[in-house]
Amino acid sequence: MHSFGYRANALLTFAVTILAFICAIASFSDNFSNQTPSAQIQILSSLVILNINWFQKQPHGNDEVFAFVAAEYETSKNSLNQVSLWDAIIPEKEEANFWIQISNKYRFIDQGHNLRGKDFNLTLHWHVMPKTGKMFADKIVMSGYRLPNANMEVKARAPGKIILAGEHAVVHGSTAVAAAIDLYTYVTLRLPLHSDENNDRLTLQLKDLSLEFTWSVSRLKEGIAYDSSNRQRSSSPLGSLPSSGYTPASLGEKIIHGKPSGIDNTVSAYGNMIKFCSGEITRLKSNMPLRMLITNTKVGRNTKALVSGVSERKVRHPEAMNYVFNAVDSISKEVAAIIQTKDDISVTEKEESVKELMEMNQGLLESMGVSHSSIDTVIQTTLKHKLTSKLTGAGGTVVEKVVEELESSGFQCFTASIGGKGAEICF
Ligand SMILES: C[C@@](O)(CCO)CC(=O)[O-]
Repeated sequence: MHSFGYRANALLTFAVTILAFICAIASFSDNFSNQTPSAQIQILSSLVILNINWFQKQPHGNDEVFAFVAAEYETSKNSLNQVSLWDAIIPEKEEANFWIQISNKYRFIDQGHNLRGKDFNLTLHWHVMPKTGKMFADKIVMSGYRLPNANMEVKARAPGKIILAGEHAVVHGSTAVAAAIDLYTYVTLRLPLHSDENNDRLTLQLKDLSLEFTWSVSRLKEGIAYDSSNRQRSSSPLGSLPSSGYTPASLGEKIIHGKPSGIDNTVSAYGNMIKFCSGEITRLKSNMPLRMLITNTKVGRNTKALVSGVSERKVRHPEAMNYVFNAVDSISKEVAAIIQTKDDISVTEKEESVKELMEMNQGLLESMGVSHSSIDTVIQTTLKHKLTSKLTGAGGTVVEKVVEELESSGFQCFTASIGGKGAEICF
Protein backbone atom coordinates (compact mmCIF):
# COMPACT_ATOMS: atom_id res chain seq x y z
CA MET A 1 0.00 0.00 0.00
CA HIS A 2 1.35 3.45 -1.05
CA SER A 3 1.84 6.09 1.57
CA PHE A 4 -0.18 9.34 1.51
CA GLY A 5 2.95 11.32 0.51
CA TYR A 6 3.64 9.00 -2.39
CA ARG A 7 0.04 9.27 -3.68
CA ALA A 8 0.04 13.10 -3.35
CA ASN A 9 3.32 13.29 -5.26
CA ALA A 10 1.97 11.09 -8.09
CA LEU A 11 -1.21 13.22 -8.34
CA LEU A 12 0.74 16.48 -8.43
CA THR A 13 3.14 15.15 -11.10
CA PHE A 14 0.21 14.00 -13.22
CA ALA A 15 -1.57 17.37 -12.85
CA VAL A 16 1.58 19.35 -13.75
CA THR A 17 2.21 17.10 -16.79
CA ILE A 18 -1.37 17.64 -18.00
CA LEU A 19 -1.04 21.42 -17.42
CA ALA A 20 2.27 21.52 -19.31
CA PHE A 21 0.69 19.57 -22.15
CA ILE A 22 -2.29 21.95 -22.33
CA CYS A 23 0.07 24.95 -22.27
CA ALA A 24 2.13 23.46 -25.09
CA ILE A 25 -1.02 22.96 -27.18
CA ALA A 26 -2.15 26.53 -26.41
CA SER A 27 1.26 27.90 -27.43
CA PHE A 28 1.29 25.85 -30.57
CA SER A 29 -2.19 27.05 -31.49
CA ASP A 30 -0.87 30.64 -31.42
CA ASN A 31 0.97 29.82 -34.65
CA PHE A 32 -2.41 29.56 -36.35
CA SER A 33 -3.76 32.83 -35.00
CA ASN A 34 -4.03 35.48 -37.62
CA GLN A 35 -4.17 39.08 -36.41
CA THR A 36 -4.48 41.24 -39.47
CA PRO A 37 -5.75 44.63 -38.40
CA SER A 38 -5.72 47.48 -40.83
CA ALA A 39 -5.45 51.05 -39.63
CA GLN A 40 -5.77 54.53 -40.94
CA ILE A 41 -4.34 57.61 -39.27
CA GLN A 42 -4.96 61.22 -40.17
CA ILE A 43 -3.16 64.29 -38.94
CA LEU A 44 -5.19 67.49 -38.59
CA SER A 45 -2.94 70.36 -37.46
CA SER A 46 -1.12 68.86 -34.50
CA LEU A 47 -3.91 66.39 -33.90
CA VAL A 48 -3.52 62.71 -34.68
CA ILE A 49 -6.69 60.79 -35.40
CA LEU A 50 -6.49 57.03 -35.31
CA ASN A 51 -8.98 54.69 -36.89
CA ILE A 52 -8.31 51.02 -36.19
CA ASN A 53 -10.93 49.26 -38.21
CA TRP A 54 -10.38 45.67 -37.17
CA PHE A 55 -8.52 44.02 -34.34
CA GLN A 56 -9.98 40.65 -33.51
CA LYS A 57 -8.77 38.62 -30.57
CA GLN A 58 -8.49 34.91 -31.16
CA PRO A 59 -11.13 32.56 -29.78
CA HIS A 60 -8.98 30.75 -27.18
CA GLY A 61 -9.25 34.03 -25.37
CA ASN A 62 -6.47 34.24 -22.77
CA ASP A 63 -4.35 36.86 -24.50
CA GLU A 64 -3.92 40.50 -23.68
CA VAL A 65 -3.11 42.89 -26.49
CA PHE A 66 -0.95 45.95 -26.03
CA ALA A 67 -1.31 48.39 -28.92
CA PHE A 68 0.50 51.66 -29.42
CA VAL A 69 1.02 54.27 -32.12
CA ALA A 70 4.37 55.96 -32.55
CA ALA A 71 5.72 58.61 -34.87
CA GLU A 72 8.95 57.14 -36.22
CA TYR A 73 11.76 58.83 -38.11
CA GLU A 74 15.42 58.47 -38.93
CA THR A 75 18.25 60.84 -38.08
CA SER A 76 21.95 60.72 -38.90
CA LYS A 77 22.61 59.51 -35.34
CA ASN A 78 19.81 56.96 -34.90
CA SER A 79 18.14 54.81 -37.49
CA LEU A 80 14.98 54.65 -35.41
CA ASN A 81 13.55 57.44 -33.30
CA GLN A 82 10.11 56.97 -31.77
CA VAL A 83 7.65 59.42 -30.26
CA SER A 84 4.85 57.50 -28.61
CA LEU A 85 1.47 59.15 -29.26
CA TRP A 86 -1.17 56.72 -28.06
CA ASP A 87 -1.45 53.31 -26.41
CA ALA A 88 -4.07 50.98 -25.03
CA ILE A 89 -4.39 47.57 -23.44
CA ILE A 90 -7.11 45.40 -24.86
CA PRO A 91 -7.93 43.04 -22.02
CA GLU A 92 -10.92 41.12 -23.30
CA LYS A 93 -12.00 39.45 -26.48
CA GLU A 94 -15.15 41.59 -26.49
CA GLU A 95 -13.05 44.75 -26.51
CA ALA A 96 -10.69 43.59 -29.22
CA ASN A 97 -12.77 44.78 -32.13
CA PHE A 98 -12.88 48.53 -31.97
CA TRP A 99 -13.11 51.73 -33.92
CA ILE A 100 -11.91 54.87 -32.27
CA GLN A 101 -11.37 58.43 -33.25
CA ILE A 102 -9.20 60.25 -30.76
CA SER A 103 -6.54 62.88 -30.50
CA ASN A 104 -3.08 61.86 -29.36
CA LYS A 105 -2.89 60.67 -25.77
CA TYR A 106 0.71 61.79 -25.30
CA ARG A 107 2.18 65.08 -26.44
CA PHE A 108 3.93 65.12 -29.76
CA ILE A 109 7.27 66.07 -28.21
CA ASP A 110 10.22 66.25 -30.52
CA GLN A 111 13.02 66.15 -27.98
CA GLY A 112 15.90 66.45 -30.41
CA HIS A 113 14.16 69.09 -32.55
CA ASN A 114 14.69 66.76 -35.51
CA LEU A 115 11.14 66.55 -36.82
CA ARG A 116 10.61 70.04 -38.22
CA GLY A 117 10.15 69.78 -41.99
CA LYS A 118 10.94 66.04 -41.88
CA ASP A 119 9.01 63.07 -43.20
CA PHE A 120 7.95 60.57 -40.59
CA ASN A 121 5.91 57.38 -40.37
CA LEU A 122 3.04 56.64 -38.08
CA THR A 123 3.38 53.06 -36.93
CA LEU A 124 0.76 51.02 -35.17
CA HIS A 125 2.45 48.34 -33.08
CA TRP A 126 0.68 45.58 -31.26
CA HIS A 127 1.96 42.94 -28.92
CA VAL A 128 -0.20 39.93 -28.22
CA MET A 129 0.80 38.76 -24.75
CA PRO A 130 -0.63 35.35 -23.93
CA LYS A 131 -0.60 34.08 -20.37
CA THR A 132 0.82 30.94 -21.94
CA GLY A 133 2.83 30.68 -25.09
CA LYS A 134 4.71 32.82 -27.50
CA MET A 135 4.40 36.61 -27.54
CA PHE A 136 3.50 38.01 -30.95
CA ALA A 137 4.56 41.46 -32.04
CA ASP A 138 3.67 43.08 -35.31
CA LYS A 139 3.12 46.51 -36.78
CA ILE A 140 1.57 48.49 -39.59
CA VAL A 141 3.64 51.34 -40.97
CA MET A 142 1.82 54.31 -42.48
CA SER A 143 4.14 56.64 -44.28
CA GLY A 144 3.90 60.07 -45.88
CA TYR A 145 3.52 62.36 -42.88
CA ARG A 146 5.42 65.59 -42.58
CA LEU A 147 5.46 68.36 -40.02
CA PRO A 148 5.74 71.92 -41.32
CA ASN A 149 9.03 73.76 -41.28
CA ALA A 150 7.86 76.72 -39.29
CA ASN A 151 5.48 77.22 -36.40
CA MET A 152 1.85 77.00 -37.48
CA GLU A 153 0.05 80.32 -37.71
CA VAL A 154 -3.60 81.29 -37.49
CA LYS A 155 -4.68 84.86 -38.13
CA ALA A 156 -7.92 86.38 -36.89
CA ARG A 157 -9.48 89.78 -36.47
CA ALA A 158 -12.35 91.10 -34.40
CA PRO A 159 -14.00 94.52 -34.58
CA GLY A 160 -14.23 96.98 -31.75
CA LYS A 161 -17.71 97.89 -30.57
CA ILE A 162 -19.58 100.98 -29.60
CA ILE A 163 -22.51 101.10 -27.19
CA LEU A 164 -25.01 103.73 -28.31
CA ALA A 165 -27.18 103.36 -25.22
CA GLY A 166 -27.54 101.14 -22.18
CA GLU A 167 -24.03 100.25 -20.96
CA HIS A 168 -23.86 99.08 -17.33
CA ALA A 169 -27.66 99.04 -16.98
CA VAL A 170 -27.63 96.14 -19.49
CA VAL A 171 -25.86 94.03 -16.84
CA HIS A 172 -29.01 94.48 -14.71
CA GLY A 173 -31.49 93.50 -17.42
CA SER A 174 -32.04 96.82 -19.24
CA THR A 175 -32.04 97.01 -23.02
CA ALA A 176 -28.88 98.30 -24.73
CA VAL A 177 -28.01 99.21 -28.32
CA ALA A 178 -24.53 98.44 -29.64
CA ALA A 179 -22.73 98.07 -32.94
CA ALA A 180 -19.47 96.78 -34.36
CA ILE A 181 -17.16 99.49 -35.72
CA ASP A 182 -14.69 99.24 -38.56
CA LEU A 183 -11.66 99.42 -36.28
CA TYR A 184 -10.19 95.96 -35.81
CA THR A 185 -7.86 94.09 -33.52
CA TYR A 186 -5.72 91.61 -35.44
CA VAL A 187 -4.35 88.50 -33.79
CA THR A 188 -1.75 86.07 -35.05
CA LEU A 189 -1.65 82.82 -33.13
CA ARG A 190 1.56 80.84 -33.39
CA LEU A 191 1.39 77.23 -32.28
CA PRO A 192 4.82 76.08 -31.17
CA LEU A 193 5.90 72.78 -32.67
CA HIS A 194 7.91 71.97 -29.59
CA SER A 195 5.73 71.50 -26.60
CA ASP A 196 8.53 72.53 -24.25
CA GLU A 197 7.95 76.09 -25.53
CA ASN A 198 5.53 77.57 -22.93
CA ASN A 199 3.69 74.30 -22.66
CA ASP A 200 0.63 75.30 -20.70
CA ARG A 201 0.67 79.02 -21.38
CA LEU A 202 -1.22 81.11 -23.89
CA THR A 203 0.40 84.51 -24.30
CA LEU A 204 -1.33 87.47 -25.92
CA GLN A 205 0.99 90.26 -27.02
CA LEU A 206 -0.75 93.52 -27.93
CA LYS A 207 2.23 95.13 -29.58
CA ASP A 208 0.59 98.52 -30.38
CA LEU A 209 -0.44 98.91 -26.76
CA SER A 210 2.75 97.36 -25.33
CA LEU A 211 0.61 94.95 -23.34
CA GLU A 212 1.10 91.25 -22.73
CA PHE A 213 -1.29 88.79 -21.03
CA THR A 214 -0.66 85.15 -20.22
CA TRP A 215 -3.20 82.48 -19.31
CA SER A 216 -2.99 78.83 -18.39
CA VAL A 217 -4.29 76.77 -21.34
CA SER A 218 -5.78 74.11 -19.04
CA ARG A 219 -7.71 76.83 -17.15
CA LEU A 220 -9.00 78.25 -20.41
CA LYS A 221 -10.05 74.77 -21.57
CA GLU A 222 -11.97 74.23 -18.31
CA GLY A 223 -13.63 77.60 -18.75
CA ILE A 224 -14.57 76.88 -22.36
CA ALA A 225 -16.06 73.49 -21.41
CA TYR A 226 -18.01 75.14 -18.57
CA ASP A 227 -19.17 78.00 -20.73
CA SER A 228 -20.33 75.72 -23.57
CA SER A 229 -22.39 73.57 -21.24
CA ASN A 230 -23.98 76.59 -19.55
CA ARG A 231 -24.69 78.80 -22.50
CA GLN A 232 -28.38 79.01 -23.31
CA ARG A 233 -28.12 79.90 -26.98
CA SER A 234 -25.91 77.93 -29.29
CA SER A 235 -26.48 79.98 -32.39
CA SER A 236 -27.04 83.59 -33.17
CA PRO A 237 -29.38 85.17 -35.65
CA LEU A 238 -26.62 87.59 -36.56
CA GLY A 239 -23.79 85.97 -38.36
CA SER A 240 -21.93 82.89 -39.34
CA LEU A 241 -19.26 82.76 -36.66
CA PRO A 242 -19.39 79.25 -35.20
CA SER A 243 -20.19 78.91 -31.52
CA SER A 244 -16.59 77.74 -31.05
CA GLY A 245 -15.62 81.33 -31.87
CA TYR A 246 -18.25 82.89 -29.63
CA THR A 247 -17.34 80.78 -26.61
CA PRO A 248 -13.72 81.96 -26.13
CA ALA A 249 -14.95 85.53 -26.70
CA SER A 250 -17.49 85.18 -23.92
CA LEU A 251 -14.90 83.54 -21.66
CA GLY A 252 -12.45 86.40 -22.26
CA GLU A 253 -15.24 88.84 -21.46
CA LYS A 254 -15.85 87.11 -18.11
CA ILE A 255 -12.15 87.29 -17.25
CA ILE A 256 -12.03 91.02 -18.00
CA HIS A 257 -15.48 92.19 -16.83
CA GLY A 258 -16.26 89.77 -13.99
CA LYS A 259 -20.05 89.69 -14.44
CA PRO A 260 -20.68 90.84 -18.00
CA SER A 261 -24.01 91.13 -19.77
CA GLY A 262 -22.52 89.48 -22.86
CA ILE A 263 -23.18 92.46 -25.15
CA ASP A 264 -19.51 93.22 -25.89
CA ASN A 265 -18.47 89.76 -26.99
CA THR A 266 -21.74 89.27 -28.92
CA VAL A 267 -21.21 92.40 -30.99
CA SER A 268 -17.53 91.73 -31.48
CA ALA A 269 -18.11 88.12 -32.50
CA TYR A 270 -21.16 88.59 -34.75
CA GLY A 271 -20.84 92.20 -35.92
CA ASN A 272 -23.80 94.31 -37.09
CA MET A 273 -25.90 96.62 -34.92
CA ILE A 274 -27.99 95.01 -32.22
CA LYS A 275 -30.54 95.56 -29.51
CA PHE A 276 -29.57 93.38 -26.56
CA CYS A 277 -31.62 92.53 -23.47
CA SER A 278 -30.83 89.70 -21.00
CA GLY A 279 -29.04 87.71 -23.69
CA GLU A 280 -31.82 88.23 -26.25
CA ILE A 281 -30.43 89.70 -29.44
CA THR A 282 -32.31 91.60 -32.15
CA ARG A 283 -30.46 92.74 -35.24
CA LEU A 284 -31.15 96.37 -36.12
CA LYS A 285 -31.22 97.56 -39.70
CA SER A 286 -30.33 101.23 -39.70
CA ASN A 287 -32.38 103.56 -41.84
CA MET A 288 -30.06 106.49 -41.27
CA PRO A 289 -26.39 106.88 -42.19
CA LEU A 290 -24.28 106.34 -39.09
CA ARG A 291 -20.68 107.32 -38.60
CA MET A 292 -19.19 107.94 -35.19
CA LEU A 293 -16.48 110.15 -33.84
CA ILE A 294 -14.91 108.12 -31.08
CA THR A 295 -12.76 109.90 -28.52
CA ASN A 296 -10.23 108.02 -26.46
CA THR A 297 -9.83 110.01 -23.25
CA LYS A 298 -6.75 107.90 -22.46
CA VAL A 299 -8.02 107.59 -18.89
CA GLY A 300 -7.48 103.99 -17.87
CA ARG A 301 -10.56 102.46 -16.24
CA ASN A 302 -11.11 99.09 -14.66
CA THR A 303 -14.41 97.88 -16.15
CA LYS A 304 -14.62 94.97 -13.71
CA ALA A 305 -14.46 97.41 -10.76
CA LEU A 306 -16.97 99.77 -12.39
CA VAL A 307 -19.42 96.92 -13.07
CA SER A 308 -19.22 95.73 -9.48
CA GLY A 309 -19.47 99.36 -8.25
CA VAL A 310 -22.85 99.68 -9.99
CA SER A 311 -24.02 96.40 -8.41
CA GLU A 312 -22.96 97.66 -4.96
CA ARG A 313 -24.87 100.92 -5.53
CA LYS A 314 -27.91 98.84 -6.49
CA VAL A 315 -27.64 96.90 -3.21
CA ARG A 316 -27.48 100.19 -1.27
CA HIS A 317 -30.31 101.92 -3.18
CA PRO A 318 -32.36 99.21 -4.89
CA GLU A 319 -35.47 101.28 -5.58
CA ALA A 320 -33.68 104.35 -6.95
CA MET A 321 -31.36 102.23 -9.08
CA ASN A 322 -34.30 100.30 -10.52
CA TYR A 323 -35.76 103.63 -11.71
CA VAL A 324 -32.39 104.44 -13.29
CA PHE A 325 -32.24 101.04 -15.04
CA ASN A 326 -35.84 101.37 -16.25
CA ALA A 327 -35.09 104.83 -17.64
CA VAL A 328 -32.05 103.45 -19.49
CA ASP A 329 -34.22 100.62 -20.83
CA SER A 330 -36.70 103.15 -22.29
CA ILE A 331 -33.88 105.24 -23.78
CA SER A 332 -32.29 102.24 -25.51
CA LYS A 333 -35.62 101.05 -26.91
CA GLU A 334 -36.28 104.54 -28.28
CA VAL A 335 -32.78 104.78 -29.81
CA ALA A 336 -33.34 101.40 -31.49
CA ALA A 337 -36.73 102.48 -32.81
CA ILE A 338 -35.37 105.79 -34.21
CA ILE A 339 -32.46 104.07 -35.94
CA GLN A 340 -34.82 101.62 -37.61
CA THR A 341 -37.75 103.87 -38.36
CA LYS A 342 -38.82 104.15 -41.97
CA ASP A 343 -41.19 107.05 -41.21
CA ASP A 344 -40.85 110.22 -43.13
CA ILE A 345 -38.69 111.97 -40.53
CA SER A 346 -35.61 113.87 -41.69
CA VAL A 347 -32.15 112.62 -40.73
CA THR A 348 -31.62 115.87 -38.81
CA GLU A 349 -34.73 115.23 -36.73
CA LYS A 350 -33.61 111.70 -36.02
CA GLU A 351 -30.17 112.91 -35.01
CA GLU A 352 -31.70 115.52 -32.70
CA SER A 353 -33.69 112.78 -30.95
CA VAL A 354 -30.68 110.47 -30.67
CA LYS A 355 -28.62 113.39 -29.30
CA GLU A 356 -31.18 114.10 -26.60
CA LEU A 357 -31.47 110.45 -25.66
CA MET A 358 -27.67 110.10 -25.48
CA GLU A 359 -27.46 113.14 -23.23
CA MET A 360 -30.10 111.61 -20.93
CA ASN A 361 -28.20 108.31 -20.96
CA GLN A 362 -25.00 110.13 -20.02
CA GLY A 363 -26.80 111.72 -17.03
CA LEU A 364 -27.97 108.29 -15.90
CA LEU A 365 -24.45 106.88 -16.28
CA GLU A 366 -23.28 109.66 -13.96
CA SER A 367 -25.96 108.67 -11.45
CA MET A 368 -24.64 105.10 -11.62
CA GLY A 369 -21.20 106.46 -10.68
CA VAL A 370 -19.35 105.36 -13.80
CA SER A 371 -18.57 108.66 -15.52
CA HIS A 372 -15.34 110.64 -15.32
CA SER A 373 -14.37 114.32 -15.42
CA SER A 374 -12.53 113.77 -18.75
CA ILE A 375 -15.88 112.82 -20.35
CA ASP A 376 -17.31 116.16 -19.18
CA THR A 377 -14.44 117.88 -21.04
CA VAL A 378 -15.32 115.98 -24.22
CA ILE A 379 -18.98 116.88 -23.84
CA GLN A 380 -18.17 120.57 -23.22
CA THR A 381 -15.86 120.67 -26.25
CA THR A 382 -18.39 119.13 -28.60
CA LEU A 383 -21.22 121.25 -27.18
CA LYS A 384 -19.26 124.43 -27.97
CA HIS A 385 -19.52 123.41 -31.62
CA LYS A 386 -23.19 122.43 -31.20
CA LEU A 387 -22.04 119.11 -32.43
CA THR A 388 -23.20 116.57 -29.93
CA SER A 389 -25.94 115.41 -32.23
CA LYS A 390 -23.61 115.40 -35.22
CA LEU A 391 -21.08 113.13 -33.58
CA THR A 392 -23.13 110.15 -34.70
CA GLY A 393 -23.33 111.11 -38.28
CA ALA A 394 -21.72 114.35 -39.35
CA GLY A 395 -18.49 114.67 -41.26
CA GLY A 396 -16.54 117.50 -42.78
CA THR A 397 -14.77 120.51 -41.44
CA VAL A 398 -16.70 121.00 -38.21
CA VAL A 399 -15.75 117.53 -37.03
CA GLU A 400 -12.13 118.28 -37.94
CA LYS A 401 -12.25 121.35 -35.68
CA VAL A 402 -13.65 119.29 -32.83
CA VAL A 403 -11.00 116.64 -33.38
CA GLU A 404 -8.31 119.34 -33.36
CA GLU A 405 -9.58 120.76 -30.11
CA LEU A 406 -10.06 117.37 -28.46
CA GLU A 407 -6.60 116.25 -29.53
CA SER A 408 -5.09 119.47 -28.20
CA SER A 409 -6.63 118.47 -24.82
CA GLY A 410 -4.60 115.23 -25.06
CA PHE A 411 -7.43 112.95 -26.29
CA GLN A 412 -7.23 110.59 -29.26
CA CYS A 413 -9.99 110.64 -31.91
CA PHE A 414 -11.13 108.09 -34.47
CA THR A 415 -13.97 108.19 -36.93
CA ALA A 416 -15.66 104.91 -37.57
CA SER A 417 -18.46 103.38 -39.61
CA ILE A 418 -20.70 101.22 -37.54
CA GLY A 419 -22.59 97.95 -37.95
CA GLY A 420 -19.92 96.06 -39.89
CA LYS A 421 -18.64 92.49 -39.86
CA GLY A 422 -17.95 90.43 -36.74
CA ALA A 423 -14.91 88.31 -35.90
CA GLU A 424 -13.25 86.46 -38.77
CA ILE A 425 -10.59 83.81 -38.91
CA CYS A 426 -8.28 83.90 -41.90
CA PHE A 427 -5.48 81.40 -42.44
C1 LIG B 1 -20.06 98.10 -18.91
C2 LIG B 1 -20.64 97.08 -19.84
O1 LIG B 1 -22.06 97.34 -19.92
C3 LIG B 1 -20.10 97.22 -21.24
C4 LIG B 1 -18.64 97.58 -21.30
O2 LIG B 1 -18.25 97.77 -22.63
C5 LIG B 1 -20.38 95.74 -19.30
C6 LIG B 1 -21.29 94.67 -19.86
O3 LIG B 1 -22.38 94.96 -20.36
O4 LIG B 1 -20.91 93.50 -19.75
